[in-house]
Formats: sequence, structure tokens, C-alpha cells
Amino acid sequence: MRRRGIVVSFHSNMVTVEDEETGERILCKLRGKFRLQNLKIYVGDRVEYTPDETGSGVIENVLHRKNLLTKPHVANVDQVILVVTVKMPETSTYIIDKFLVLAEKNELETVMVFNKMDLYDEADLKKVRELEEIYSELYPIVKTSAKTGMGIEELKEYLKGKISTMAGLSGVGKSSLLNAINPGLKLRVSEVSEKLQRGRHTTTTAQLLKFDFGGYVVDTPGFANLEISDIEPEELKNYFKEFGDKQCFFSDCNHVDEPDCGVKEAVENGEIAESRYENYVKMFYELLGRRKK
Ligand SMILES: Nc1nc2c(ncn2[C@@H]2O[C@H](COP(=O)(O)OP(=O)(O)OP(=O)(O)O)[C@@H](O)[C@H]2O)c(=O)[nH]1
Ligand SMILES: [Zn+2]
Repeated sequence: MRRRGIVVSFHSNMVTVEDEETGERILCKLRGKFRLQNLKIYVGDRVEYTPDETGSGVIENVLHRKNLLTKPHVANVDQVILVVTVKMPETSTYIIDKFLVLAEKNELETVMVFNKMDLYDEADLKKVRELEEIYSELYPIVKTSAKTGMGIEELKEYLKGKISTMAGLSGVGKSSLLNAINPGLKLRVSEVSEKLQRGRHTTTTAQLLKFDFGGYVVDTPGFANLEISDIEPEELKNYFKEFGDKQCFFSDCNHVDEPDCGVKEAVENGEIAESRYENYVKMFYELLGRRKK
């Protein structure tokens, strides 16, 4: 009898599948056709498998994959939990917008988390309010403290039943948050610190960690290198979602130096945040500059 499950981790040529109904973990081999037809299988893939008498199983099929992230390779991710701090470290709006572009490019939902709320003084809270003003119409925001537990229950509601990936600069509290959400869950150290510990367990594939309230998180933060170079300059505007409904004279307007630009008008009358537009222009020229090389 075939059953359904989700691939949660890889081992040389076996995968661990978590059964969709029972939650049981079964070590599975791949049918020969995977190798013969060079079919790929990734963590996050939903599969059909046949259990055998010994408690192991065989993967028969990979079901339709809604998306596939790279670095790390994970299939079927639903959302990004973008962790932002205004102090220790400060996340600039440019960095925030780059993460958001990468999430949009990969058709992922984003939940913004403003963490370390317990640390902030009046001046920091003013920065938090400024960020809320820019982003609250675009993405849901949860204000948290991994230290005091503030916002943790609210964040859990977003995580339930979904596959999430954490993102955010090093030190913003991604692993601390997961630990506050579900004690014992361990996010892997970020790539940078992994490089410093050269040679130590160099597992390259990601795993899915399961929340005890349902839902999974990828054990390796996403978009860690903030690489946007595979985006064409003309494509970038699609990833600033508030630009979408603006009318410009040229239908292929890039909202940079074209006349009668609805996006630039919206910036002038305050409908689009200045920082969003400035960061867009900066990224646009960055991408254009790379293409000319
Ligand atoms: N005061 C306070 N400190 C926090 C909070 N969240 C995390 N920290 C501290 O910030 C530091 C970095 O937290 P981590 O959870 O390791 O951050 P990370 O984002 O996982 O960092 P990388 O693994 O480098 O990507 C640690 O010293 C945490 O104790 C918080 O809400 N409040
Ligand atoms: Zn325009």
C-alpha cells in the first residue's frame, strides 16, 4: 500500500520520510528509476512511498513541487520569517528590501519579525515605528523578544502547518526565536560561522525541523548571501509589490528616468515610501552595472 509523506532529511542514498498521517519517520530507498531517469528529490518534497516489513520503505514518486529554493535546496517552502533588529545588529532598509526581493522572486510569503524588542530605548523604538510605517501595509509584522517571550504566541500562529525558512542578518536572533517557539529545536549555525569551524561536520543538505504544534522550519537560514545577481534589472520592479498597480506612460517603465512615471508620482505624494524607491533604484543600477561587465 502506497502512503504519502514528506522528505525531512537526506543520508548518502537514503531519505527520511515523515508519514503524512501518522507522523512516523521511515528511512526510504529510492526506486531505481530515480537514478536511471536522473530524477531529483529534495528535502521538502512530498512523496509516495511503500513501506516494507522491516520498517523501511521505498520512494515511488515525487508529487508536484510548488517551488524549489537553492542554497540550501529545499522544496515546497511556503514562507520566509524575516527577522529584523534595529540594534545589535541594525538591519538597514536596503538589507530588508533585498531579503524581500529574494522572497518575492521565489514566490514566498513573508512575515516580518522585529526582534529584541526588550533591548530598545526611545530612539530605537522610533526606528521601529518608522519601519512599521514603511512595511505594515505590505507584510504582516510581529514584534518579538526571544528573551521575554513577547510575540512568540503570535508568531506560532503564522508557523502552524506551513514550511518556513528563517532569514535575517547574523545575530538578529533567528535560532533564539526558534528556541523560544519550540525549545530544543536547533537551527544550524549560519554559513559564516560554519566556515570558521572548517572541516567540522560539513553536511550540505538542509533538514526540516518539525514544530510540536505542527509545521516545519528549514534548519539552515535562507538567502544568507543576499545574492540578487540572477535577477534581470527589468524584472526587479515585479518584486516591489506596491509598484504593481501604478500607471506609467510607458508600459515597460522601469520607474527610473522615464517621464510620466506613476511610481515616481506615488513616491512624491507619499503613497510609496521613499526608502523603498531609493533601494529599488540602487538595486536596479547594481544589476544593470553587473550586466554591462
Ligand atoms: N536581549 C535579547 N537578546 C537576544 C534576543 N534574541 C537573540 N538575542 C541574543 O542575540 C545573540 C544572537 O542570537 P542568535 O539566536 O544566535 O542569532 P542568529 O540570528 O541565529 O545568528 P546566526 O546564527 O549568526 O545567523 C545571542 O547572544 C542571543 O542571546 C532578544 O529577543 N533579546
Ligand atoms: Zn514608471
